[in-house]
Amino acid sequence: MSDTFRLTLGQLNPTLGALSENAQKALRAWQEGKLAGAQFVALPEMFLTGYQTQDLVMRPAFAADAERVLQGLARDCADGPALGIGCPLVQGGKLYNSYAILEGGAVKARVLKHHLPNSDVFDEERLFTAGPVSGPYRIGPLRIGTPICEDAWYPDVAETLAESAAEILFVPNGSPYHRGKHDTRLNLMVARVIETGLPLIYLNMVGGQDDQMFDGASFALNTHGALAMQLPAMEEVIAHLDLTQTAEGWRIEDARKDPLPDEWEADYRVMVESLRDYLRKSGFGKVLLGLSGGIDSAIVAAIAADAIGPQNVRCVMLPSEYTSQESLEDAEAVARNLGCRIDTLPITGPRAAVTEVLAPFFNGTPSGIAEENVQSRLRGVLLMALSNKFGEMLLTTGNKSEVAVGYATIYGDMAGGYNPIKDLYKTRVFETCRWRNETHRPWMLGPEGELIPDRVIEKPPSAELRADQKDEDSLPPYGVLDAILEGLIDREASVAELVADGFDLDTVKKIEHLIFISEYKRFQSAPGARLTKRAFWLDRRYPIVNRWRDTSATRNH
Ligand SMILES: Nc1ncnc2c1ncn2[C@@H]1O[C@H](COP(=O)(O)OP(=O)(O)OC[C@H]2O[C@@H]([n+]3cccc(C(=O)O)c3)[C@H](O)[C@@H]2O)[C@@H](O)[C@H]1O
Ligand SMILES: Nc1ncnc2c1ncn2[C@@H]1O[C@H](COP(=O)(O)OP(=O)(O)OP(=O)(O)O)[C@@H](O)[C@H]1O
Ligand SMILES: NC(=O)CC[C@H](N)C(=O)O
Repeated sequence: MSDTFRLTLGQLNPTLGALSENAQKALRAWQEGKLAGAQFVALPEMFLTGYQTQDLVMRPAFAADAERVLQGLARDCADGPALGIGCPLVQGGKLYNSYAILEGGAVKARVLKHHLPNSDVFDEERLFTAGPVSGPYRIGPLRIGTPICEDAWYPDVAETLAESAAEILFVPNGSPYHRGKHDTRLNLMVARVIETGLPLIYLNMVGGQDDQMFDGASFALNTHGALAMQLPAMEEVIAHLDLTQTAEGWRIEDARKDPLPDEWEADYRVMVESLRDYLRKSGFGKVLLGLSGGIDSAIVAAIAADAIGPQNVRCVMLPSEYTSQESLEDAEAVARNLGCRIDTLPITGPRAAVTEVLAPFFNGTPSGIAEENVQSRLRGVLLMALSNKFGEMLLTTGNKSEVAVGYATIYGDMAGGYNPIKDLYKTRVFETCRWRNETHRPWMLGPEGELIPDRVIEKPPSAELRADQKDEDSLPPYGVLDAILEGLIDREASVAELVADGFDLDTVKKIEHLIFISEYKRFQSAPGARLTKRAFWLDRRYPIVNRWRDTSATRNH
């Protein structure tokens, strides 16, 4: 009779630092696996601590606490299936990223991560010691090899495990989303399957942590790369997988195959789930934002309504003498369509008071940016007063194009705790509004239908800080601006390359300059959902003081 093996996968959402809570969640998954007759219940990389821990994991007291909770968990799940869970390990004075196999009340095996990721958002060489390649471990009839996340991005660990008689590869991950990431993972894992001839199970974490979204979408591949299971993206799931021993080795029986979202849906959902988790994990149930009648605050309001429900989102219109009737109507319409409360707090009175106090100093000077920005800062003052009073976190609304060139007022419209669209270029904001108007999904807590009127999407963007102001007075049209930004930021292209692509030299140089001189603003800006491999935080770490400029298109040699 051939052997069979049931594996329960916990594609679950831990909270960083909530060690006991995460252990309890692991225990509930284990109980569910036990009831379903599993031999092994597995959780993702660093599930016990949450991920990414960054420097917190280097605190000796933190790693020791994680070990204490792990030992307690081992005792709690003594009687039943083995439990696999990612956690740190301190051994011989060194810190490892490890995967523990708990069985019979104790830690039965410990796999050490060998390849430490050290690019984009990862800094694991700073945090951990690279372990030697750990051998396979046996659970019941099955010898399992476990490359931990980055270990499976290279051939060597899987190859060594296959040579050490592993019969399947089980890969626990803490793999954060960026656009197109799932295809990258799938291609790499298919390569490991082809190279080793072993089936592979890829288990990813789910949930938001600061700017990163772990998007789940775990999957299983049989030999030759055939898909045996696909779990949904961005949802917590406990799934059971059955494996059968055949003459050709172990085979994963066909299991659920959930559809995955396209690029627009994935980005939108990341913005929604990141905000939802950021609020929940930091103890907020409500938000507020300044709703101007423009497109950026409209999409942020929609994301917030979808994340925590319209009844928990306060929209505030703060009109000045430059606010058009159209903006008042558009803000009203967006709030009404979403089902959110809208309050109106005119800033004309406070602005007159500030103007009067400054008059002895400003008299005789031309009116300009200083006067304009007072309006933006007064909005920040009033919104933060409401935030303090009612415990609503203030959302800030700058899109990636504005954040890139510093087109925002520091301590003004930049005030706020989280920015859902920080990594979304303005041209994508337009498309995302259209997409949301046409789409509704069960995970969206906001209503369906045309939430953002065409007029909001189509009018020329304006900060309305002076009469007849338009963004295009200061910046190139967003189509051109975003193409240049995508070159300079996302591709690290040189000025010469962009000019060779047909962009005007003076425009590219101006944008390059704006990016460099606004680094100080980004350093002081709120975090926001990461959608690309060049989001503004850990992906891109530039000096604040920087006098270098790219002369590749202007020098003679
Ligand atoms: N390197 C550096 N390190 C640290 N601080 C630095 C600095 N350089 C300037 N600063 C400081 O920053 C100040 C200049 O920055 P800031 O005060 O933001 O002013 P600024 O960047 O000059 O003006 C804000 C711009 O954002 C536009 N905008 C677009 C969209 C919306 C809104 C809105 O407000 O709703 C505004 C607005 O039209 C204007 O063009 C300087 O006065 C100085 O205090
Ligand atoms: N009249 C206003 N009432 C409420 N909030 C405002 C108002 N004007 C600006 N804000 C806030 O400041 C942010 C920056 O606004 P602004 O309109 O100046 O530029 P924007 O980038 O075009 O944004 P939007 O498309 O939302 O208008 C807005 O998204 C909004 O949160
Ligand atoms: N946690 C990890 O090792 C993740 C690294 C891997 N390159 C990923 O992003 O999926």
